[in-house]
Amino acid sequence: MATFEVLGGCPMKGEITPQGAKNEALQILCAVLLTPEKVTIHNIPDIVDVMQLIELLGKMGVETEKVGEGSYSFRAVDVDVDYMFSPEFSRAASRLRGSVMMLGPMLARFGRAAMPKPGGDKIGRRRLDTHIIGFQNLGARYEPNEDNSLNVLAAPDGGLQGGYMLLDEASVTGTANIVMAAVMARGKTVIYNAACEPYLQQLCKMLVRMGANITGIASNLLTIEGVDYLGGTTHTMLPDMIEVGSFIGMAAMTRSEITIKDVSFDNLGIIPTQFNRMGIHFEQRGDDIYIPCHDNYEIESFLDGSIMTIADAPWPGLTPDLLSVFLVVATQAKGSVLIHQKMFESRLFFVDKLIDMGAQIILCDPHRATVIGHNHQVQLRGTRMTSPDIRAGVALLIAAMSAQGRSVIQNVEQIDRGYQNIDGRLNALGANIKRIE
Ligand SMILES: CC(=O)N[C@H]1[C@@H](OP(=O)(O)OP(=O)(O)OC[C@H]2O[C@@H](n3ccc(=O)[nH]c3=O)[C@H](O)[C@@H]2O)O[C@H](CO)[C@@H](O)[C@@H]1O
Ligand SMILES: C=C(OP(=O)(O)O)C(=O)O
Repeated sequence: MATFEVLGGCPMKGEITPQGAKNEALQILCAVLLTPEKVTIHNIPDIVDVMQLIELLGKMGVETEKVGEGSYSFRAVDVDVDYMFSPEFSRAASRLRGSVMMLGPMLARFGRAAMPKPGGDKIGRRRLDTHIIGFQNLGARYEPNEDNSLNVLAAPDGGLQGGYMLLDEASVTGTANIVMAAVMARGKTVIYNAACEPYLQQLCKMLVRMGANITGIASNLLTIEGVDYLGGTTHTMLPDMIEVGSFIGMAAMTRSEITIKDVSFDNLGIIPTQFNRMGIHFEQRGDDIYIPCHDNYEIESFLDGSIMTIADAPWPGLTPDLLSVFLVVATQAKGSVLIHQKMFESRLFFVDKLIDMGAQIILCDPHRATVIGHNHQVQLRGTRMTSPDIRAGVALLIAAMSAQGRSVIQNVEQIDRGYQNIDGRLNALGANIKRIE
């Protein structure tokens, strides 16, 4: 088990560049299965989940070649469809969530596909209904195996057929999966209540460059006219907005002065405003964000004077992946906030550790926590903890970096799933994080 030893109280100074976006990479990599032609992708983050997906593509017969730092070329000429039905595939695919998005392209191009229950963060129920019902709306047959351990899908004779669908929820991976299935279906597909985060916009734009016909990109109403064939392309991943948000929170809480380079500000949506409402202010300098040292920051109240709520919502609402960061940052703010994690029911339990460290938090129920900030009057105390998921892991790292004394964070494999060389990059700015096992 990998472990970090963190010495708190070391403010950072300097510049940091966000990695390519994890959740975009997972969609884009699955899309290479849609064409036998070469697809070259730049700004691929070197993180565990993404590398596992590239390895999985290789095992399926996709030729993969590293062509530069963070750049790979792919050619899906001889794809071994049967491999998807093997126990070896199941073992590898169930290690990450993103593998689920192989279903759509495989169904579109080869007419059949299989997937075990995907992995990813254990943060509550993560059902696949939206994906499967979407495929069924395109005429696919859904045949789970006897013990329900494998989701098997088959296209009808003549291939998938476009249709209208209103998604039961704006699932991110579900929308990506259905879009990738529909681009080569016969006729027109209309997807209403589609997720529309920048990652999905990036996927759709890439598919259009490959020859797909998609309108409504960036909205929740996508219209797709099926085409017979998609060709190769080149694509560059956006910077990871969750990393950008994590660095903003980290800087404020540790009283650091940092510049986050090339953030693609226009694609950050409501994230900057939400930090502003926490009393964290920064300057946009071109496409960089400069965060001055914050002696303190005060959470705004709502206009009627009531306590602010920070809640997640489908894009363009606030991503759930940053709520753990907002929560930990609030522990040293002036004022109080209610953190409401609406989407996932097991993502707030890490607050026990923050309470052990001296934070004032009331876990109201699995979805809601009230945080009463210390306004830096009381420092958190270093402690020993375990990272339960990627984002809680980073929240604990932020807590440890701001705390008095030494902390130990175990299971940092969870953090490594989503953050590239996080210890090395933060140490370069003055943090004190040692990887000890
Ligand atoms: C690999 C990847 O891209 N993972 C992201 C993706 O996961 P993923 O695509 O798995 O998440 P979904 O968008 O399907 O749903 C997430 C959860 O939110 C609930 N839900 C979803 C939509 C909705 O309108 N209402 C609602 O309550 C779902 O029931 C589910 O419990 O999107 C999540 C939501 O942004 C992020 O946390 C994950 O980091
Ligand atoms: C929940 C996340 O990832 P995944 O969907 O891959 O588990 C995340 O990135 O915060």
